Amino acid sequence: MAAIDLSSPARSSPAPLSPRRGSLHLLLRRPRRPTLRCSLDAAPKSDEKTKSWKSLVNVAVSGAAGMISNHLLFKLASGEVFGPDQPIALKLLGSERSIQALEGVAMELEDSLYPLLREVSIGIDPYVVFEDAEWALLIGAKPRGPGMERSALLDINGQIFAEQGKALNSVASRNVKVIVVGNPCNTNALICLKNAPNIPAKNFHALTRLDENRAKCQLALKAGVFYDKVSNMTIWGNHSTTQVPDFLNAKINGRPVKEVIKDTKWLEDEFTKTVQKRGGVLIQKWGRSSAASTAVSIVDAIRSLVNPTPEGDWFSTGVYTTGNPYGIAEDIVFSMPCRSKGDGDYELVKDVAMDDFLWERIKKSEAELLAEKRCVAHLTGEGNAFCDLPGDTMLPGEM
Ligand SMILES: NC(=O)C1=CN([C@@H]2O[C@H](COP(=O)(O)OP(=O)(O)OC[C@H]3O[C@@H](n4cnc5c(N)ncnc54)[C@H](OP(=O)(O)O)[C@@H]3O)[C@@H](O)[C@H]2O)C=CC1
Ligand SMILES: O=C([O-])CC(=O)C(=O)O
Repeated sequence: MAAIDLSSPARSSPAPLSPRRGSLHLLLRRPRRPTLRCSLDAAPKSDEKTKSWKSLVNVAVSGAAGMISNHLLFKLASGEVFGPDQPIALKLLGSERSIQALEGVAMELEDSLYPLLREVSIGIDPYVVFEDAEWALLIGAKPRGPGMERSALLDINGQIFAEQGKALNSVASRNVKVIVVGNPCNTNALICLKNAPNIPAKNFHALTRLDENRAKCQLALKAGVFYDKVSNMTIWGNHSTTQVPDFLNAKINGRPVKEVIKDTKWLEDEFTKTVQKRGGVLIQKWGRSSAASTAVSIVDAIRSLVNPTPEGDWFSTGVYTTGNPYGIAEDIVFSMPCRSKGDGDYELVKDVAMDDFLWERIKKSEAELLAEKRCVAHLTGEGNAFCDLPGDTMLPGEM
């Protein structure tokens, strides 16, 4: 742990800005490992001007030695996610398999001398690593291998997320915000929240922000405008090839997309499929799944919760459906349009238009998620699993 001692974390009190002695603390239970120490004494002194600091925020990241984390952790440490006056403690979860790599990650974080990075701890026990976590970014998951049934993937990864849900329930902050990235992320998020009954179900998200960003990019390219002109972009449903990028409610320069892009066939066919299959095409080209853009989208997802949503706009995130105003089945994790006041919480957007094309596709994604849910009933405390997944059920990367 780059345990940079944060002696005066209160927002109102001036705190020393320069890092003091640091050390790498390994939060390993079995086997015990020696504590690694890395001195930051030689670091140049940053300016000691008084400045208001917020209280330290504890951010836990699983799969921390993986590709997405390799991009994300440095963004978290730099201040671009939680802000330039927000000191941060990173709690990194790995496994026996990844612990050496994780030590390397911690060393790189230390060597980056981020003034806001007050502590880096690494470990393989979620009950230790998640202690007091206020944000949990759950990225680690087993990738689907050749010949592996999707039901097997749901089961293997579901067990990881059931265990992590239990750990969060035991040791995390009671108001921890959880973003599940590891696939299949909607159902993993459902499993996680079901295993964490003491944490509000509303606090769990499945990452569909990458899909939103991909959809905005495609609309901007087609309309010949810059990305920031595209707003109100909803991804409905599952982070899979049944996801529904909503061009009925999206806007370009404040006008309905269909008024700007008159090519309805393109919107219904090409645009929709391009977004649904973007992850797979990228894997074909790159030989690995999206990592940098996924990290960017995790940043966007967090920033959307800790900053007020711009007037009239919204963002997409996969959340628990209970009490949704759209008529989507209850008790699943479904991507829907949300707004936030910037306090980490969100509200569903009520005034969205619906037509037959949109609703038919939403129902298909809903059916897929209900089938996934039946496959993991043994992990959500709802009896015996029964797996009858639709044949075309695929992650974006599996096309
Ligand atoms: N929702 C979204 O928009 C997106 C989601 N994803 C998903 O994010 C996840 C992570 O992606 P990425 O960082 O690129 O993957 P990597 O393969 O680089 O890292 C994944 C990490 O998962 C951990 N893991 C946990 N259990 C297993 C297991 N049984 N076998 C192998 N590894 C395991 C490993 O860490 P350790 O050994 O430390 O546990 C590994 O470092 C994947 O599930 C991917 O499908 C990817 C892109 C977009
Ligand atoms: O299937 C994967 O791992 C990749 C993925 O989710 C995406 O790119 O959207």
